[in-house]
Amino acid sequence: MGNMIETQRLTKHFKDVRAVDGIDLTVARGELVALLGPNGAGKSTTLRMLTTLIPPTSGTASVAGFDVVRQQREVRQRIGYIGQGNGAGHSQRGRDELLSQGRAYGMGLRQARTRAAELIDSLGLGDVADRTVSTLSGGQRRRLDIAMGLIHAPELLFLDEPSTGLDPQNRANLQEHILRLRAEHDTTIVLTTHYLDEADSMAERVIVVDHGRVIADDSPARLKAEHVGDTIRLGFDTEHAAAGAATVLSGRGGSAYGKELTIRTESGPRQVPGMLEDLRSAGLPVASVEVTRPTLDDVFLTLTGRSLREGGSKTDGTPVPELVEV
Ligand SMILES: Nc1ncnc2c1ncn2[C@@H]1O[C@H](COP(=O)(O)OP(=O)(O)OP(=O)(O)O)[C@@H](O)[C@H]1O
Repeated sequence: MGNMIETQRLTKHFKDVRAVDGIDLTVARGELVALLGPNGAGKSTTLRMLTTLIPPTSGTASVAGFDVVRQQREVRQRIGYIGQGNGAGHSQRGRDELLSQGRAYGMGLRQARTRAAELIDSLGLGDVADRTVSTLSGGQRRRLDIAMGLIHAPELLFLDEPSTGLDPQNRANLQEHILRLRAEHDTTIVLTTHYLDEADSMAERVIVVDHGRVIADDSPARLKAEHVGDTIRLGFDTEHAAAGAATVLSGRGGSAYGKELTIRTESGPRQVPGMLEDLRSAGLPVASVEVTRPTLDDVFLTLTGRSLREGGSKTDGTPVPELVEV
């Protein structure tokens, strides 16, 4: 059936800004992909081209098998797009908003009613769907927005920062709903997020964009293993023992500093038992063991030299000072 999304050298320039600079993307049907990158990386511009809102400067993109420039109508019928801060009006009841949206997509009333009821159920909106939208909480509103984007049963859903502005509890709740929706309705999902843990826990694939280009594209686990790896810290009672351990384990790399030996490896937890055994045979008892696994932020830092911290405190693209070894 082909891929859900395919782009070739997709490019968008705004005057002299290369917002998207030749992106080749492939998203298979059924995938849940997170598009990650700092402010201004080109995520929204990419989504806006894929959703036919703006035309590319050059390159091509097909969505659900249709060209985003020549077959806009076909593309639009097959996608849902939930942008930042758009969505339902305020004075109507949520359920009515959903029905009007369904009608706007050309659905019959009965069909729209059935679909709205299904979505209200899957998104846990049963208790609030018949209230005026303006009385809903932020998290409920966001779920209603998602229902709006799904009313016409799109094959592909774009979510632009779905959980920005929600508190951690509502974020977790929303994530759960998105995952359930996907399981129940078999929807392909592309989401952008600033929350790295969200990308990590939800997405099978993370595509990291920076300066309008794809700089990494893989599963969270493989990105972490390939670009950062685990850190094993072995503590000893004396500096002498640490230096001895460095010699015993020299084949595994690593460096001793004071009473500590630090080793970088792809599979920390699996290597520790063997190391401990080698050290015991050499008469070097280990006092403490710590294995640190990387986060996607570590991956981002390694790839770009910048941090993409949660909460958006450092997302203006300015360089982060060098990390100091402690
Ligand atoms: N309509 C426009 N006119 C001029 N420049 C634009 C326009 N839209 C986006 N840009 C520029 O293109 C670049 C990419 O912007 P884009 O919104 O795609 O980034 P983003 O990755 O979505 O960022 P954010 O995380 O802040 O949403 C930025 O430098 C931005 O200023």
